[in-house]
Amino acid sequence: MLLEIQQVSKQYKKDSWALQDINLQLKPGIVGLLGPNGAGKSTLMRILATISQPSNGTVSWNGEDIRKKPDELRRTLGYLPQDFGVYPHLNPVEFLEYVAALKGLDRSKIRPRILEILELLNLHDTLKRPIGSFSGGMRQRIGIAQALLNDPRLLIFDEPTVGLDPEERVRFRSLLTDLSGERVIILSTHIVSDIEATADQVAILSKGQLLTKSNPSQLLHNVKGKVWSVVIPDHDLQEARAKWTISATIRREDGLQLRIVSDQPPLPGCTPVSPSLEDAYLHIKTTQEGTLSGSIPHHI
Ligand SMILES: Nc1ncnc2c1ncn2[C@@H]1O[C@H](COP(=O)(O)OP(=O)(O)OP(=O)(O)O)[C@@H](O)[C@H]1O
Repeated sequence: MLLEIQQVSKQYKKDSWALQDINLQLKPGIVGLLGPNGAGKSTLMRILATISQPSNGTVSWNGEDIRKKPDELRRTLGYLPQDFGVYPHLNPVEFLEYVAALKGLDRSKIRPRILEILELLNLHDTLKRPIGSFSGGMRQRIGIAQALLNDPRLLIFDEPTVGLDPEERVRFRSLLTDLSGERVIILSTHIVSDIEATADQVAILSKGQLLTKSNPSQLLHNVKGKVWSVVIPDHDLQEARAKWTISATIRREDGLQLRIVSDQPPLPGCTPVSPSLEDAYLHIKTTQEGTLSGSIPHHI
């Protein structure tokens, strides 16, 4: 099972590239796609889900170009888009039956699968309620449920934890781990902790370009010895923000405790602390964003 993204670029408007020259090879496992708003995550997800087409480059699934043979991939794809919509008057079973029909799944076999997935997502108590009466988190779980209907080998989740409360979040993470194995799972988010707990690979996108693809322990290793804690007076915050990459600020009685990502000790009296994935992400973003070209992809 292999998803190959080769020199993929996407241009929505003249002189502006939402994606530039993305190259990625994804094997079974969970890859977290991390990046700030506007980095190009959803654009990439939509291309992989065959909803949109790249301006340049190719994507292949098990060696087949998905533009030429989209159905090969669609049969085995589960996709939760960022703007997932539901029919509010349908109950979960009716809605999932409707999605199953759109996916061309065998109607006679689908009911047990729907009930199994609703149980898995802790929605089994809501079978008769219209989805319109659901909380944001419950709706999001319906979105996750529809992505799982066809037991997909390629699962694409665009911001899946939006609207989930902390308990639902934890449940979703363990569901992801249960689902991993013989599947390629792509999880797009700008919340680092979402992927810290699940992903075995992390790809970082910024301004349409891939900054890195690595495993979390390598990312942590790269930032080892570069994260510091220091307490400063409240009024120095603005200056500190301008000078340093700050990954956390905590108000204390004696001032503000900052967590600073810096190759050198930023201030006298600072103490080294062990890095988190969030620190590693900020370090890569700040050190590499400055080197991004902002130009058109080089192969054009
Ligand atoms: N349909 C569109 N038409 C024009 N520009 C678009 C379109 N969709 C996205 N863009 C632009 O492409 C760039 C990448 O957007 P995209 O939505 O892929 O980023 P993202 O990383 O998913 O961000 P977010 O986390 O905010 O959803 C942005 O500059 C965005 O404004």
